[in-house]
Amino acid sequence: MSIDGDPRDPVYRPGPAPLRSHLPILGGTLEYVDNPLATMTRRYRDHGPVSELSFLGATWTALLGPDACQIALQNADKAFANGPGWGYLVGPFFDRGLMLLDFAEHHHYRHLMQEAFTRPRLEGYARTLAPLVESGISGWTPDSAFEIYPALKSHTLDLATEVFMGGAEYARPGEIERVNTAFVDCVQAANGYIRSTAPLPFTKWGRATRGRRLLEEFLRRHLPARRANPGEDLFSALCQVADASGGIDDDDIINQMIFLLMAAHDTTTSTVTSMVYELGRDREWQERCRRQCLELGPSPTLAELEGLTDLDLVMKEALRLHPPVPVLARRAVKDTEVLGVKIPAGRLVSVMLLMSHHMPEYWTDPELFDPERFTEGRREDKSHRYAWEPFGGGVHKCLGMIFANLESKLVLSALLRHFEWSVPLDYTPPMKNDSLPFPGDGLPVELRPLSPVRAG
Ligand code: HEM
Repeated sequence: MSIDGDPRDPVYRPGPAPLRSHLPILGGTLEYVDNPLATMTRRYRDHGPVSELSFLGATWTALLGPDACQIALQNADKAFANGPGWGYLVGPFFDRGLMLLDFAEHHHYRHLMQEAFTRPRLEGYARTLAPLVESGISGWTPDSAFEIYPALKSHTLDLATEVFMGGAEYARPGEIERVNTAFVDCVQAANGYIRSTAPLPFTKWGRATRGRRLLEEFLRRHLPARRANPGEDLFSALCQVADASGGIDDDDIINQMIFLLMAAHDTTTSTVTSMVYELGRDREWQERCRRQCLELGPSPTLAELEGLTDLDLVMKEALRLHPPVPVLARRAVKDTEVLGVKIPAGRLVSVMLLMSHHMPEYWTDPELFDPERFTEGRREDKSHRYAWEPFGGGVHKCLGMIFANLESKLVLSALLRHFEWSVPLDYTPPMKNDSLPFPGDGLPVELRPLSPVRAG
């Protein structure tokens, strides 16, 4: 593609496209919330890989397709920053979280925080999680319309209390419930339409401001205990890493903890929900994954989870079809250009990776659930370096990728060992896209116990 654009190219047009929205404040937002993939595909068809849009009260430059996304994610000339990009969406609630730091400061913190995700630590997290997943999931009551999404969301929040915070032994009565609500409020605020520095209590922004304060207070009170009696949890790991390096103070341990909770929770819930949905439609793949899982005991180790090759293919395919983070935020910190289109300093930029996952240029029959496309013989994800980017790319690539992998597989393997499930083939969940995508109807599945003979 030439810098000036090739007029014969049916897709690419040089220069910023005109704003499409008729309603300058909410137009692009409503269109996106209604159907993100259709909106992106239409935009790409009409305006090419780089165009302007109006979203959540601001003008953004949208980047579509792996070529455009790659330029922002690789960020070779350091023109794009995360803090002022994500900061616009998630506001002060995830202040100083690793994803919102940039350049030298980000490099420094990332280096330190990697220590909390080493293999021995991940093995410890698997040890903590396995029995909790087993006892949580095996207690579910089968139902012909079991709403799997809220059940998974509440289960992963319980898991987070243990594996992130090291349990709630010092919590006051009812406090964990309040902490959970506070945390959910912070996540929900990411797309609150009404923003204010003096937040009104009844807005998402207002609830999240209160939530953030409560989370800080809770973590600060628990910090000395985690430091004095470290366990195999992330909070203890961060305290140890911080103390050993001297490079993170207590305020920043708390900032990183709040961010990690946010980064991990909805994304993992969404991944597991998509896997359940796709396996509920494709019973052959469900059976294939179950066969591997039944060979494991109730507390699989990290290595055993990594050996679940069929579940691995399913997870990759679910993340392709339904990436939990469909769009990443950036802001240009200097005048720059992407594929020949100028982007002024200060402009918000949305890296719309969802569309890359559905482009027929890179995937055979992209709307089909076909986990085999990730097998060695096919490796369609290699069709372009940025064709499959559910965990992002470049220096901000997800730090919790292996953690997410182990938790998702633990939950799925427990489900497969205890239950069978199905969803009608003609059922598509009504997705809510005003924060990270989730099924508005809770995704009802027909959940049946696995016969005791099979469950062993
Ligand atoms: C399947 C689940 C997950 C998905 C799809 C996911 C996706 C992502 C994406 C797309 C980014 C890059 C954001 C950007 O470039 O702006 C990211 C960053 C990050 N994620 Fe995840 N994530 C998941 C689970 C987790 C978990 C479980 C944790 C922690 C335990 C975690 C921790 C992080 C951190 C710390 C960053 C920031 C990295 C940096 O800026 O250097 N994520 N994640």
